[in-house]
Amino acid sequence: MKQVVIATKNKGKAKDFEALFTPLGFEVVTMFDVAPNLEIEETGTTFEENAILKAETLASTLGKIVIADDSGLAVDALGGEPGVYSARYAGDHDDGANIVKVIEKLRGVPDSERTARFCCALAIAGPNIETKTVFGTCEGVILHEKQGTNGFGYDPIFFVPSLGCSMAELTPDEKGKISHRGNAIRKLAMELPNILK
Ligand SMILES: O=c1[nH]c(=O)c2ncn([C@@H]3O[C@H](COP(=O)(O)OP(=O)(O)OP(=O)(O)O)[C@@H](O)[C@H]3O)c2[nH]1
Ligand SMILES: [Mg+2]
Repeated sequence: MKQVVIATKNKGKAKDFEALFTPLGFEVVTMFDVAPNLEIEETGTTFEENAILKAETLASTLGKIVIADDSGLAVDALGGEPGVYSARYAGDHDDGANIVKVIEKLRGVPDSERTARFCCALAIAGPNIETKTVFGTCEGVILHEKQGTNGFGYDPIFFVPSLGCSMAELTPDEKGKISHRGNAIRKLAMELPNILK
């Protein structure tokens, strides 16, 4: 099976990518497999900048084509927070604490003003190609408490109005059909067979 290298150490993202890439005929390989000790500091101020940083760093380390994902939650009533700081909003990769912080900050905000979106920038970089980025989003509403146990990050408090359930109540396949990550990959999919040989 052809392989696609993703510059991530997030197991939840890796699961999302497996659901998205397996039907396209690719096996997903992550930093846990190819560069477990490499730390890439996310110093960018936009999703695109961080995605490019991660993709280009791992691509030059491996000498291979790599895809990176920088993503997060933007809540309208919080002026777009947590945004690029989603993973480290209340504690470094502490999904439980991050969720509590968002719920606390939105205490008293009515449902009609709890709109939010997940954002995902994907960057593809490597030898002999020009780095390219695509962007995907998914619209939702922030719940008052957790609902569902699938997914990762903020999925349990992200209600998807079109499906009438939270992101954490979807299987990885169902999430991929509507998610920011799925929407971004669909923008790259046409070109992937030519790039990832
Ligand atoms: O509920 C969620 N469902 C999602 O589908 C999703 N996608 C992103 N996020 C949040 O945004 C951070 C990304 O930050 P991020 O792009 O820096 O990734 P990360 O640090 O977790 O891993 P890496 O890929 O950088 O190794 C994550 O940790 C999560 O908090 C999500 N939350
Ligand atoms: Mg990160």
